[in-house]
This record gives sequence, C-alpha cells and structure tokens, in this order.
Amino acid sequence: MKHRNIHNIIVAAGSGTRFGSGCPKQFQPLAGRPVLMHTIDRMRQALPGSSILLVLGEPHLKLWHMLCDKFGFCSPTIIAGGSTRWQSVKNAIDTIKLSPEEEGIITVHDGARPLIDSALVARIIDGLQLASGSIPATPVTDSLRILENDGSSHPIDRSIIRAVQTPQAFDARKLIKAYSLPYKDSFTDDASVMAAAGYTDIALVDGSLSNIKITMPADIDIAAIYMAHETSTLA
Ligand SMILES: Nc1ccn([C@@H]2O[C@H](COP(=O)(O)OP(=O)(O)OP(=O)(O)O)[C@@H](O)[C@H]2O)c(=O)n1
Ligand SMILES: C[C@](O)(CO)[C@H](O)COP(=O)(O)O
Repeated sequence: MKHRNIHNIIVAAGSGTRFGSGCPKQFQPLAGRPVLMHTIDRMRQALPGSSILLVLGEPHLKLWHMLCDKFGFCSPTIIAGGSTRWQSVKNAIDTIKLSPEEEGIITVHDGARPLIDSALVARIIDGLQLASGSIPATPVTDSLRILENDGSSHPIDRSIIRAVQTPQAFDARKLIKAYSLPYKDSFTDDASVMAAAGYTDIALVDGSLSNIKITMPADIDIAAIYMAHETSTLA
C-alpha cells in the first residue's frame, strides 16, 4: 500500500553523551551495518512511497556520506540538526509545506531506535483515525516511586503509568502548529509538544518491548540479540 501524504522525520543529530563514544550511537555497527541504516530501511519497508527527512548533525555529515558509500546505501533527504531534539524536529518540520487541501500525517522517529517493525508503524497510523496524535506505549515492569525534594520517596501505582516510544504520528497541520510555539524543557517527545499546544487527544497504541532506544553501549548488544531472535523466528 502506498502512503503518499505521510512525511516521516527521523532524528539522528544527537551526540550520544550517555553512550560515551567518539562515534555517536546512530553510526555504531549493529548486525553488520550502522544502527541508522536499520532504522531507515525499516521505516521505508513499513511505509513504502512516503517521504523520509533525515536529521543529522553538521559534524557527522561527512561520516554519514562515507558510510553510505561504503554500504551502497541511498540516503534520504538530509536536514541540519539543532542543539536539542525539539530543535532537530522543528528544523525538519519547517521544510514541510502542505498544500491547502492536503490532509497530511507527520511521523517522528528516533534514529536511535532501529528495531521498529511494520506492524508497530501500522498501529500508530491506525491510531490517528480517532485522535490528533498516536504514540506507542508499554506498561512498566519495575516498581515506581516519586522522589521528593527532601530526599524522601513514596511508591506509586505503576498500573497507571506507560513508557512512551517512537515512532509517533500526528495530524500534520496540528504538529506544525505545535512546533511553532516556544521551546520548553518539559518537551521530551513530540506528544508533549502537542499537549502544550492544547492537542491532548493522543491515542496510546501497543508499543513493542524490543523497540529499545540505543542509549548505553550495552543496548547495542541487546538490539543485536533482538535482531537475531527476529531472524530465527522468521526462519
Ligand atoms: N540535538 C539532538 C538531540 C537528539 N536527537 C536525536 O533524538 C533521538 C533521541 O535522543 P537521545 O537518545 O537523547 O540521543 P542523544 O542526544 O544522542 O543522546 P544523549 O542524550 O545521551 O546525548 C536520537 O535519535 C538523537 O539522535 C537529535 O536529532 N538532535
Ligand atoms: C522521544 C523518546 O525516545 C520517547 O521515549 C524519549 O523521550 C527520548 O529521550 P532522550 O532523553 O532524548 O533520550
């Protein structure tokens, strides 16, 4: 199925401070190829015919072009990143021009989440039928506590908490409007930007436990195990 009015933003302009390597995590090898190539290929498979805007940091452009040459990889259109994830998304959004009659969808995905699959992407697109945004979420499995300023803490009911992933999908006009408002430190994802603009009708769809964000070095090993498991269950 072709999706011509879906614009997919993949943000990969981070520097990977927590990963702690000279080479940012999105370019690290995973199952023989850079993490980011898995992410892009899976998004292409999930939504064939839709456009991808790849957001990269200026210092990493040369490395990316070198990797594309090495792996014979065709890069999506590249957009210059910003100093925060919000700014990187905004830079891409500012290049999307909708015609007056166009009912567009914008998805935003972390380049550092290489384990998306077509079923997950289909769920977030379907979730948009009844809401302004649609985001994948999973229950948490650890016990949770609220930490107070004085250092004390108290337990909370984890059954009312969800951990949120990407990709996140939105009505394009509403997301563009939300990203025209000023930045706040509380913006940790795109749904939080929508909420600040008053778009609180966000559908939560089932996330995937394997859809981890590469954050620490060990996450590369965990992602490789998930990928090997996918391959063995397909065989
Ligand atoms: N200025 C930024 C910061 C983050 N990102 C992207 O947003 C996603 C989620 O961010 P995160 O995991 O925090 O990546 P980093 O900022 O690279 O990591 P860290 O916070 O450890 O420095 C990543 O794909 C990252 O490349 C981005 O495009 N531009
Ligand atoms: C966008 C995100 O991946 C959703 O879970 C997450 O909020 C990114 O957080 P980070 O601190 O920028 O890694």
